[in-house]
Amino acid sequence: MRYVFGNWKMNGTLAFAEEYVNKLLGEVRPASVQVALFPPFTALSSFQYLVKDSFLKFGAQNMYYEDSGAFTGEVSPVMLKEIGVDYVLIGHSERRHIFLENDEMLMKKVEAAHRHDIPVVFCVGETLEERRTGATKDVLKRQLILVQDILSRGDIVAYEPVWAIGTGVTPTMDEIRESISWVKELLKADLPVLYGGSVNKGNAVDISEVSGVDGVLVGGASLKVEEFAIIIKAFDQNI
Ligand SMILES: O=C[C@H](O)COP(=O)(O)O
Repeated sequence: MRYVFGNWKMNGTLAFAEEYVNKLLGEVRPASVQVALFPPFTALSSFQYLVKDSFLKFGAQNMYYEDSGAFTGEVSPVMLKEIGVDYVLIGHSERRHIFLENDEMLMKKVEAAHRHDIPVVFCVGETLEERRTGATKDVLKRQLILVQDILSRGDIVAYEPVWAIGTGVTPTMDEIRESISWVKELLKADLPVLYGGSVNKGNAVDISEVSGVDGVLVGGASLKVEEFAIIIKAFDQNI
């Protein structure tokens, strides 16, 4: 099984979601790829109806680790469970770097998701400075150290070098293979590891052929339904 996941980030109204999902369901019928979308919270609860009885899965881009309480602006695992999410993204680089979520907080989020049986897509990745100074392996190790024992069957890890996110620049295929194989070495369980960072219809086939890559987490290109469909097909064909 391979995975093509689309993270819409802070994009996509309810009307957009409805039109998009209908188009995607008409466009692709993946045989060996699991497809999931991660819309913003305002569109998320409508996904339980939009994707009903289809191959399409859906997840949240973030959540807090308490079940309820005085945490203005946050959404809890209980709330996500209620709408039937298939996954929650934890530790996306935008959460780490813009919202300053640290490794301890991310571990608590993973534990909270597990308490409610919500599989996690845990994101890791180095900055350009860290890559330039040869610190990539150490950074990935540090980002995984608190969760490597608790990530388990059902969970997924996404390797997303920060410098490749939204920049149009991707690592070489060798660099992707090396980092993914390092992440797999660090994990205690045998989990799928996805690549993310400027995946598009032009590079999807090449990335799908890199050994060890179990799928992709697509940002910008997942907002264009035709392009996302091409990426899904690229992974569906290259088993
Ligand atoms: O979650 C997705 C990643 O941040 C990749 O985003 P991108 O495809 O726009 O570079």
